[in-house]
Amino acid sequence: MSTEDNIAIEIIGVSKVFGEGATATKALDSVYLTVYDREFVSLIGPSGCGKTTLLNIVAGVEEPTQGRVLVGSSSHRLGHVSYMPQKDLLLPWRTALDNSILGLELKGVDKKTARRRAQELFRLAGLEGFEDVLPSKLSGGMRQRVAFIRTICCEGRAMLLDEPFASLDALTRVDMQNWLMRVWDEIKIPTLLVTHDIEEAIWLSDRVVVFTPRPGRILEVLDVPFGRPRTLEMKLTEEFLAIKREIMESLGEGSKVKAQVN
Ligand SMILES: Nc1ncnc2c1ncn2[C@@H]1O[C@H](COP(=O)(O)OP(=O)(O)OP(=O)(O)O)[C@@H](O)[C@H]1O
Repeated sequence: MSTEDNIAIEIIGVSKVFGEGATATKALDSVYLTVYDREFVSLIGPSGCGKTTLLNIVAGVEEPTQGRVLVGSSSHRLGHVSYMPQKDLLLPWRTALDNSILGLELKGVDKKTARRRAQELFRLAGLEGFEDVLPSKLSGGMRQRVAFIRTICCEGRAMLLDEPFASLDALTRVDMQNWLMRVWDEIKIPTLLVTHDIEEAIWLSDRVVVFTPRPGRILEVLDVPFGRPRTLEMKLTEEFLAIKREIMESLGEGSKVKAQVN
């Protein structure tokens, strides 16, 4: 991955300070990261180190205090990136299918075309037959899948996922990771995933980016040497466990950095 034309997201020296003076909070400090086409990258780091802030900046919802972000070589990000925030935010009065087409509708796509497009993804998501069901009648995993369909329906240049499985129980979570893996292998849209789950980060990603405590800086970027499709057995290999150990050690180092600063 060395040619410039396959860069999907370029984060160039991004810093972010919220507020001013004595009450200012520095959330991010000089972050540089490039995500390439067909690449899945996870961001992992202590709570409050600025991961969501970074996704908001990449999505164009927030502006950096310093630095800039390019998506497909353009600084216009809002509407060009598909973003799945932490909460699924499904509208309770809309059916699953109509929730999934919200982004398309906002883009001006007519309802019939939008529904047809989303329906194909319902099949891929194993949600066929649940199109007309209201969110309150869906399980947590199903709701996440609907939210995920809404995200990929937007057809952004890249996809941002903020802890999409955080609210799920451990078993559903593994099911959903499996599911995301299979769907992603079909679409291969460049993706940035925020997670607190080290195994999830390694198993889904081509690279894992480890952050320091706030203000978030990149501590380490690890390449995951496994090809795709991936299997659950990979999680038990020495190679996998070695990466896991390295990330755990990095996060421990991060805490030490924090202790020195405080
Ligand atoms: N709009 C805002 N105004 C003021 N401070 C903010 C704002 N948004 C975030 N912060 C602060 O910036 C820091 C980084 O927050 P952020 O939510 O990006 O961290 P995070 O790494 O995503 O945390 P978590 O892992 O707990 O979700 C935190 O100290 C947070 O309180």
